[in-house]
Amino acid sequence: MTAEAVDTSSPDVSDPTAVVDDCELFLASPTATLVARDVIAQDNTMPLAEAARRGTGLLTESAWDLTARERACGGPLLVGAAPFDPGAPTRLTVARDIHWGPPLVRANYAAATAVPRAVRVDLVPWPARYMAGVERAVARIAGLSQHKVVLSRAIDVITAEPTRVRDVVRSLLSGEPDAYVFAVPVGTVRAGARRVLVGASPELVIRRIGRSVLSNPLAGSAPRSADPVEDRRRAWTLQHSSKDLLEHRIVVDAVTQALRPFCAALDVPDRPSVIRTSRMWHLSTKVRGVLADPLPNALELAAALHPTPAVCGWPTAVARQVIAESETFDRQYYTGLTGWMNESGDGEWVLALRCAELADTQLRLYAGAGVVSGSDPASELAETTAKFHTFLAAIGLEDAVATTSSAEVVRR
Ligand SMILES: C=C(O[C@H]1C=CC=C(C(=O)O)[C@@H]1O)C(=O)O
Repeated sequence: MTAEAVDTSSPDVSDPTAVVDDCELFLASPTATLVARDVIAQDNTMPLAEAARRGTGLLTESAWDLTARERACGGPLLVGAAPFDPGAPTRLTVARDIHWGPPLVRANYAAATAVPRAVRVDLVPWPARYMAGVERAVARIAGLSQHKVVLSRAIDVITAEPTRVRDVVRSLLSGEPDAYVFAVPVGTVRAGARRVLVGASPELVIRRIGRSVLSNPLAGSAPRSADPVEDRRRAWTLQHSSKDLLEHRIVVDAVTQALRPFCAALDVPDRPSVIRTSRMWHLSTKVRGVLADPLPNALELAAALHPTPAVCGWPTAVARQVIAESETFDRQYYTGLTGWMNESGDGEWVLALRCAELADTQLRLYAGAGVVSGSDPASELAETTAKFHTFLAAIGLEDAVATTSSAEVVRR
């Protein structure tokens, strides 16, 4: 038998960001770059737990259709997005044309200059109403030291011309050296235009490679300052803030509890470290584990963890109820998961944070903050404002939107 000669080089993708507008997943992580294109199969009906059970089966069924070259390049790959609500359908795609590359040199990318002009900006809800929601949540959990609720808000932007996903992705890459920069289609609007979730997430929910798992919960945050002395002071204060350490501990405990049944060994540092994005300081813990048999796949692990208290709260049922009562919009894919899984069950799923949904001339940006007993509504509002700035900067609207004012919101 003669072995088939296989060209194992990835398909020609010299700049992966060039194909972002028509791919099924773009994910630039600190360790690799992934572009997945060319749909073989799609399913938009299964909640996350069912998708996790059937995910590897979907891949195996699709594998027959692939050429040797496609297989050698990493296909087939399951990619997609799961919404915040784990009971709502997950959007899964099996893609055949896979490009894996090294981490992108982000200094090679520049902030987009030709960004479409905003013709309308709306804050959802008005800041005063957001703060009232925080106040009610604080009253609800007053004195309950293990309770937490993440409350979010949105900004709707209408632009004069459609926003190109690749421009936003390049801007995010240039501004966020360490983030998971992602773009994933989540549906279509009239005339077939794609709805795409685009963002620069700092948070890894799960990476499974063989028996090794890593989860990197973040919780407890402070906005960065342009003054380096003040910036360091804020990082120090965050690391010593009992409110933020509690908020963080709640998330780490929940992640540990969810992973423990799957692991033969689990390493959980006693104290968080502090990490930075361009706009925020975050408390961060890297939870590492070695999986026991039978090996769960990456989506099964993601389903066991989602939604963590980093995006929902604790206890989960109470937090979900407060979110449903307080938030004035449906989060859809914001605070959900996006990522990939291969036939062996390896994969990587990140939280959809610091993101927006783009559809033609419409954008909806999202940001949230963790509320615990004793949280101050004005500080939580300021935290969400700082988080919005990651994306506002990427679309050139940082100076144009007064995110905390309930007066005129577009400064022309
Ligand atoms: C909900 C968001 O952030 C979460 C992730 C990191 C830190 C958070 C915090 O400190 O509140 C949030 O839990 C968001 O960015 O919209």
